[in-house]
Order: sequence, then structure tokens, then C-alpha cells
Amino acid sequence: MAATGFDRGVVVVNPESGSGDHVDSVVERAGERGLEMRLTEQAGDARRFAREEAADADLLVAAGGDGTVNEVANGIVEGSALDSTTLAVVPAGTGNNFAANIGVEGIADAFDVVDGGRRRALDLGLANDRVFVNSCVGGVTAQASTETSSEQKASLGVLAYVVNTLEQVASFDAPPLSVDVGGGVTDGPDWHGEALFVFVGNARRFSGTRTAQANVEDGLFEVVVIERAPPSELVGEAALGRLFDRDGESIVRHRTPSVRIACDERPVEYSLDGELLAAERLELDAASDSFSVLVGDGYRPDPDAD
Ligand SMILES: Nc1ncnc2c1ncn2[C@@H]1O[C@H](COP(=O)(O)OP(=O)(O)OP(=O)(O)O)[C@@H](O)[C@H]1O
Repeated sequence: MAATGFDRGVVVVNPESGSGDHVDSVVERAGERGLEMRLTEQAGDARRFAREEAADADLLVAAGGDGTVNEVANGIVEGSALDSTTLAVVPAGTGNNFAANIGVEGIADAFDVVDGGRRRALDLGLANDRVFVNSCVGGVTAQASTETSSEQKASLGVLAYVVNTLEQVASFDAPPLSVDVGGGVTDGPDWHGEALFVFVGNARRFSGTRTAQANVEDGLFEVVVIERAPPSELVGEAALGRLFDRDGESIVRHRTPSVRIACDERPVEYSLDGELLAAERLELDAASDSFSVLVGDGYRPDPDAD
């Protein structure tokens, strides 16, 4: 295959992602490199295409937003191809968080990365029988994410979910989540308690540190738990923009390879990179070193290193 150094590469494109004007540009660049193309027609196609193609493609390129990347990653896992297939990402969605976290800055840059990017073994988030690359958000927040507009997401990011959620807390019957962040090697004491939201970051973190990128090669999730508390207390504590910047009494932070979340009352919705999953019990584990990904020039394994 021309230029890329891979034997066979397939681009899985979601033509509906973002503003939907990326297809011609992706098709042209893919053609120049001898990459094959598969265009999705509905949700689930990207996952199926990736599963089918992973058997004999050593490069899969996900062209779309975080949802498309998530589907392609799940397809690679379902095709038992984590050892043989490398992922590249062409950011073409509304939410391109994963691309940003691995230093891929746009469509042209993404194809430069396909040509000569570094290949890194990243951690992959396992969530029951699904996987996620960026984050898993649980609790009322996932519910709110379905009610959060694209404009809000673009301007506020994760805070949009939180703001929407806080507005709903008074009226929403939040199920108590039993959260356990112990297990395996941790860098803090195990914590177990009841939560309103749980943010589990793999490539992404939810704290007021310099970048949104987490260390995605350390085998650990960065976890923020908002403990269950009376809504008024939480709203006071969580003044917009400061929620993740300071440690209030209701906020627990942890770095851990393993998180267990349960709700005995009913299935709870979780957002895996924006894709929804309903479960009564969720077992999250960071699969260290398992996911081969092409990264951009700006990518640093440890975002705080310099
Ligand atoms: N052809 C298609 N038509 C409609 N939906 C699709 C199609 N292909 C994929 N999807 C679904 O669209 C969803 C969003 O895709 P993606 O994340 O790539 O775009 P996006 O514009 O970033 O969206 P968002 O940021 O709202 O998640 C995914 O859940 C995916 O399964």
C-alpha cells in the first residue's frame, strides 16, 4: 500500500459526523494512499465494519467523532485484532476529544499521522463487554448527555453535562450508585461510597489540570466521583467552572486500574465516549498497553511532563 507502511488499511467514515462536510476530503486523501473506504449508513455500522475488516487489515482509520472511534475500537476488540490492527483517527465530528488527546489536530494532520505517525501502545478502557477509549461517565450525567445540545457541548464540554444535570437533580430521581474504586494497585486508599456521578477517564481527565489529556499509558483511570449530597449543597459547591478545580467535601479523586459501580434499584445509563450503555453493574478495568494507536506530533504520554 502506497506511502503508509501498512499492508492493508481501511477507512471507516461516518458521513453524518459533525457538520457532515468531511467526506470528499477524506475520500481524496484515502485514495492517494491506497486506503479502502467504508461509509456508515447507521449507528452500529462502524463497529460491524471494523469487526469484519480487522481480520485482514493491519490499519483501521476511524473518520468521525468520538462515537465513531468508540465503535471502531469495539469492532477491533470483537474481531480479536488488538494484537494485529493499529487504529488511526481522522477528527470529523462534533466531539473529537480522543483525537485531541492523542495530538491529532485536523483532517490533513490526521493523514500526515497515517503516513508517518508514531505507533504507541495505549491503555484501553474495558466496561463489561464493551470498550471505551476516552471516558466513561455514569449516573444522572449520562441521562443529561442525551439532553445536551451540540452547541452546549461545543462551548462547555463536560461541564455542559454537569450543568444540565445539576439543573435536573432537584426533580430527577437519581439512583444511588454504589462505587468502589479499590482493587489492584492504586495510588490512594480504596474508596467506597454512594455517588451521584462518576467520571472515569482513560485518555481524558476531568480535573482542573493544565490539559484535558490524561496519561493513557500508565494503566490507570483518572476517576472523579461526585458523592451523593443534598442538591443545594452540591450546587453551592459546584459553581460553574470550578467544579473540577478544587477538592470539595463531595468530590473524590482517584487513580486506579479498576472501578466497580452498581445500582441495585434499576439499570443506570452510562456514556462510553458518548455511546450509551445501560447496566445495573458495571465493571471497569484499564487494559494496560493493549491498544495500538497512531499518535500526532503533539502527543506526550505524560501531559504534565513538560
Ligand atoms: N450514517 C450514519 N447515520 C446516522 N448515525 C450514524 C451514522 N454512522 C454512525 N452513526 C452514529 O452517529 C453517532 C455519532 O457519531 P460521531 O461521534 O462520529 O459524530 P459526532 O458528530 O461527533 O456526534 P456527537 O459528538 O454528537 O457524538 C454514533 O453513535 C454513530 O453510531
